[in-house]
Amino acid sequence: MTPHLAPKPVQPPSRETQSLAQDRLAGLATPPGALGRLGDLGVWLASAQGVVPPSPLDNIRLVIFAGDHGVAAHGVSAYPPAITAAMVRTFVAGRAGVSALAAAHDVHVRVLDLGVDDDLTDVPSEVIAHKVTRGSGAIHLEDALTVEQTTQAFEIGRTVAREEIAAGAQLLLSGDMGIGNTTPAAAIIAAALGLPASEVTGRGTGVDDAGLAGKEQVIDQALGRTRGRTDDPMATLATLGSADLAASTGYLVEAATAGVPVLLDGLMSVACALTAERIAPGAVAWFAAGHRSTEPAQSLALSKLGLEPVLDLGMRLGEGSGAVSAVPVLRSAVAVLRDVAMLSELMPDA
Ligand SMILES: O=C(O)c1ccc[n+]([C@@H]2O[C@H](COP(=O)([O-])O)[C@@H](O)[C@H]2O)c1
Ligand SMILES: Cc1cc2nc[nH]c2cc1C
Repeated sequence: MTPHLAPKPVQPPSRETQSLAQDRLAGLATPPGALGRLGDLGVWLASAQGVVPPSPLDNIRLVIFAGDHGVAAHGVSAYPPAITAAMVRTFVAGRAGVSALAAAHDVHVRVLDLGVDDDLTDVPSEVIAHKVTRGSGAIHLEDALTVEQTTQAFEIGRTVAREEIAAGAQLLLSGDMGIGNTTPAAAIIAAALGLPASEVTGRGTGVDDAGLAGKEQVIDQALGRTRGRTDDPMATLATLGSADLAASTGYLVEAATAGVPVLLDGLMSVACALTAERIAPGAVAWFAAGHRSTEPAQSLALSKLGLEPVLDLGMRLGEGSGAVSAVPVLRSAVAVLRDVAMLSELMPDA
């Protein structure tokens, strides 16, 4: 049995506001095109907000979806699965890589355990309140989740997006934490794009050549095991994904449906964006790509979605760190559209 969800098209951001924002950009006291992609990002934010010039981004919220993955016990990562729970505790303590970046750029961070293989009884109860499973299945041997677990995790993601929007989010970011998660994320992208394991497999946390070869084999085996069952995006999440990836996908679908712009992160975030676009065609119009990760599958999925990343810093941390790093660029895009004089003001008689 596969979980089916009829694709629900998403309304695009306001075309009228987009055109007004383009007119404002063209009229600024700058040579046409001189602001490059900063101008395009400002126009995108204005149309997503439905207002010209766009409002300052004072309430930016990141949700980190955490979970463990059965494949992590099969040599696909350079690190042991116990790191996942340890990093959840580190996010709670505000000491992770993304914590430092988020504090620097005033981004609110929420971490949620969807499937960490640890009871995590020592973290605040709201972090573990949405646990669906203790570890998702090893995808080369078994399905990651049952149909019910997949739907449950997806719906949790949607609810979490609604909560963040109710808290005033003007921009949502999605992050991930989970040793082994680059394997299911790459597999999901391979299945969606019809690509072989050899094209999507990357080094993740830094596996050596033997590790890379083994990881490619695991992905190839997972794709072979599920062939014919990945035409449906929810079935892809159940067979090749995980609870954290299903929740992250629901979060992105809900953000787009509610008309709130999203800044994507690395491989996991973009694999979920690709899946969200399959579930809710048009969702991608609400997404911008924060950065290019070193993972080949992330670039392949970004190309398919037609997204050009804001930053390309060789980052591969995950956690939402690439998205948070791009936040100052988005704030710059808002500032130029808001605060630069119009050329007509400088030369009223021209
Ligand atoms: O965001 C990315 O593109 C990215 C690339 C490589 C690694 N990561 C992070 O590293 C972990 C997964 O790597 P791995 O090798 O265990 O599959 C997971 O916690 C991710 O957040 C993240
Ligand atoms: C230390 C560490 C931190 C991480 N953050 C995201 N993935 C990670 C993997 C490791 C190993």
